[in-house]
Amino acid sequence: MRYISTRGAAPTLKFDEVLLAGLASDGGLYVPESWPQISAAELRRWRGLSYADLAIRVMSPFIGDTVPQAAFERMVRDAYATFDHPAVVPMKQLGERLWSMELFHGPTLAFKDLALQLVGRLYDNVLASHNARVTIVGATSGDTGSAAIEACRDRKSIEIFILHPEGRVSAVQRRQMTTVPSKNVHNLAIQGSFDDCQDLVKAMFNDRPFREAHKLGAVNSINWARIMAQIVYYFRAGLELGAPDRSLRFSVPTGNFGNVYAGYAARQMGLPIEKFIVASNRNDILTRFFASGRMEILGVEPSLSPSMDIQVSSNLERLLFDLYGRDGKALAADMENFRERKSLTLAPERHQAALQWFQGFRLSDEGTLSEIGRLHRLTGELIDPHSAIGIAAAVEAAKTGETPVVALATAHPAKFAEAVKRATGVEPLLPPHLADLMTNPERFERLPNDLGAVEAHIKRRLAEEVHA
Ligand SMILES: Cc1ncc(COP(=O)(O)O)c(C=O)c1O
Ligand SMILES: N[C@@H](CCOP(=O)(O)O)C(=O)O
Repeated sequence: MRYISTRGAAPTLKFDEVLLAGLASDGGLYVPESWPQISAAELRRWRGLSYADLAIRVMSPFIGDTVPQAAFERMVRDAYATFDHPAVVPMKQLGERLWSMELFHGPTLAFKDLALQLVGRLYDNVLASHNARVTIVGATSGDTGSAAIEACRDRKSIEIFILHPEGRVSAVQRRQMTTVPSKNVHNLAIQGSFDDCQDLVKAMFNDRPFREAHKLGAVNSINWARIMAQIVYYFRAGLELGAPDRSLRFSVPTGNFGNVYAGYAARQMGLPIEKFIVASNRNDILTRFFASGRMEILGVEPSLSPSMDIQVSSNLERLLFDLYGRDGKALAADMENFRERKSLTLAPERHQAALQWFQGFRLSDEGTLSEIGRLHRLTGELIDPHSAIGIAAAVEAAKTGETPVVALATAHPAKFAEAVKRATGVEPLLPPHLADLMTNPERFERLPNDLGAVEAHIKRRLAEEVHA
C-alpha cells in the first residue's frame, strides 16, 4: 500500500513513512492510493472476531510489510487490553432502529484512545527501526491532547507538545493533560481557539527548516494512522448489525471530520453504509456546507460540547479529494483560495455526490441539554454533550427509512460533568483511576497565538532536554 497527498505534489510514501511524516510536504493530507476491498464472504468470516482480531484484519492491508506482522499484532492486542470493557466498544440498543456505540472505555475516556493507544506503540516501533526521534506537535480542543499524552508519555524517542485553547476545554480535559508529570510532556495554553492551535501546528509543519531540525510528528487526525485505526469500529458495528447482508447508517458528532471520514473509508472498503449523519453544535460550518455546497468560515463560538468547537475541519480535504476525482492540483488551488477568502463553493455535481453519502445536522446548547435530560429520564443513562448531539441526530434519522442508525458516543459523561449535572441533576463520577485528577498539581505554559513565540518556546524546551 502506498499513500498519496491530497494536493498532488508531495512524494508517494509507504505506511511507516506516512506515520512519521504527519502532514504531507505540499500541505496536503495523505490518503491510500487505492482502497483495499473486503468481499462479502470475507466480511461474513469476520463475524464473531474479538475487537483486536478484527482490528488486525482491517488494518493489515494499510500497513503492508512496513511493520513486522508479529510485532503489529502484539501492539494491537496491547492497545485494546488497556480498555476497561471486554467488548472494547460496546453497543446499546436505544430504540427500534436506534443504537449507540460507546467509544469511551479507554484510559482517557474519549474515542481518541481507540487510535492513539495504537499510534503511540506504532511510533515507538517505527522510530526504533529507523533509529530516530520525533517531536510531536498536536492541537487539541480537549480530547486528542490527553489521549496523545497518555499514549506517548515516558517514551524515550518522543517529546510531545500539545497546544490547547486556553479556557476553552473542560476542567477535567485540561487536568488530564496538565497533571501528567512525565518530563517528555509539554502543555501549551494558547490564547485563541482550537482553529488557531490547529493553524499553528500546520504552520510548524509548513516551516520546513523547523520541521526538519526538530523532526516533527503529528498525533492529530491529519496523520493517516489515526484514521486507519478509527475505521475498525465501523466494521465492528456493521458486523454486529448484520453486515454485509444488512446496511446501516451512522450518526457521528463531528468537529475535525476525522471520525466520520474513517467511516467513509470503511464504506469505500465495502462495508454497506447507506448514510453518514454529520452532527454539529452551533459551530455549524459542515451543516451549512452539506445544505448549500458552500463552505464559509464564521467565528468559533464556545459551546457545551467544546471538543467540537471547530470551524476548519481538516479531514474534509480528504473527502474533497475524492469529490474532485482525486485531482490534487485543482484541490490545492481551491484550498489555497479557501484559506484566503474563507469560503469555497463546490461545483453542483460534487455537492450532489457528497449528498449521496452525507447529511448535516445541528443542535443548539439548549437542544443538547434537553437530549441529555430526555435520555436520562427514559433509560437512566448519563451521556456527554458530544454524544448527545449524535444521539439526537440519530433519533431524527431513525424516524425515516428502514436501516438501523448507530450513534457514536464519543466521550464519557464525567469529562463534562457540569453540563450533565445541569441537564439531569446527577453528577457523573470519574472512574477510580482518575480519582485524584482534580487535586493533582498542574503544569503548563501560557503562550500567545503567535507562530514565532510557539516555535521559540519549543526550541528552548528541546534544548533544555538535551542539556538536562
Ligand atoms: C468527544 C468528541 N466528540 C466528537 C469530536 C469530533 O470528532 P472529529 O474531530 O473526528 O470530527 C471530538 C473531537 O475530535 C471529541 O473530542
Ligand atoms: N476534538 C479534537 C480536535 C482535534 O481533532 P483530531 O481528531 O484531529 O485530533 C480534540 O479533542 O482535540
